[in-house]
Amino acid sequence: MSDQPVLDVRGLWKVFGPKPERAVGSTLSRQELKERTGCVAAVRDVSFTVRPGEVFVVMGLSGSGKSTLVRCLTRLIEPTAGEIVFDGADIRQADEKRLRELRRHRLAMVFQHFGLLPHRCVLDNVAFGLEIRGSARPERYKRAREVLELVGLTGFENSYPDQLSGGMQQRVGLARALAVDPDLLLFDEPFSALDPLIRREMQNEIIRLHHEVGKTMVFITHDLSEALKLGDRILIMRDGALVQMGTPDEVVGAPADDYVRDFVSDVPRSHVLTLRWIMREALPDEPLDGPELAPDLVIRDAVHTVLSADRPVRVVREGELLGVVTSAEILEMIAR
Ligand SMILES: Nc1ncnc2c1ncn2[C@@H]1O[C@H](COP(=O)(O)OP(=O)(O)OP(=O)(O)O)[C@@H](O)[C@H]1O
Repeated sequence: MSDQPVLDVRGLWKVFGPKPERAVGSTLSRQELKERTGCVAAVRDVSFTVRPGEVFVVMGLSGSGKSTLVRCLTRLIEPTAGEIVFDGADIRQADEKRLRELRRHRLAMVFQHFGLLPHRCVLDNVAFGLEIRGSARPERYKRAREVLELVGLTGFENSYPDQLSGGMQQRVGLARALAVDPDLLLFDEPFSALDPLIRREMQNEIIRLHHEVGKTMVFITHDLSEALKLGDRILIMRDGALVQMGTPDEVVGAPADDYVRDFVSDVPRSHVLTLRWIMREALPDEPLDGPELAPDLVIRDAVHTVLSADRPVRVVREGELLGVVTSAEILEMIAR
């Protein structure tokens, strides 16, 4: 994996209202700013990088600025200040031609409302992005069939969107985004309109597709369990600002403030935290020939090994002993 980020967002602001640029840099709360200037700071001074191949989740309650943020990335909404560096250049500086090129070839978006064309069949919906890009018909149908197979919709090529369930329509939306083979896939609450079972199925689908095609993804959600399930890293927003950014276990194990603590309070810690969080130094007289596990193993998946071992389990990374875990640490975690 290259270290060069796919996306590097620096000091991004989006202010709605009169003379929005005057609100940039303001330290007033969103409420105060609104009262004094009539402006809403939907996104305030947000910076983050997205690494190649990662699923980067942006999470926050309704109104925290997630949708505005993701729409700023492709300039569906014009940011008020900041930089969005993609492929070595600032998207904010891109002219119309370059922006069109980026949107058609490099970035693809999946929305909550699928945005399918009702009078076109599934195959033509999926091929649509390739069509506006100017691909010849045989080529775009070939590619559309490939991605339909990838999302499990082979056999539905000639159906129309209104003949499909919500979950299947979202698969079409996903296939359409994948068809153009983008460098970055952006998801804005894609599963919010789906019922819980279908939603879970689609989350698993994203995980599977991510393994198969390895795309870099930015995924917006208000649902913590979805964020923890999908995210390699999670950015948590409140009132337009970044509150915490970290891996799922960092967010659950070390919440940055009460807002995040509140969010994660119901999460079963042993399902998210890894051995790194409970390991301790070996005592001088402890035997060090027990089983070996990796520090990134989720505690839940280590329970059996640790509880059935008659000696401390060694936590080892690349041959280096980082610590040990015994039944005591496991039981304490579970009891909490
Ligand atoms: N066009 C607009 N004009 C004025 N204010 C806006 C506009 N769009 C969004 N806002 C405000 O910006 C803030 C952030 O909205 P945004 O939709 O980005 O939040 P969100 O986290 O995506 O919430 P939701 O999940 O409900 O869409 C909100 O206070 C919203 O009212």
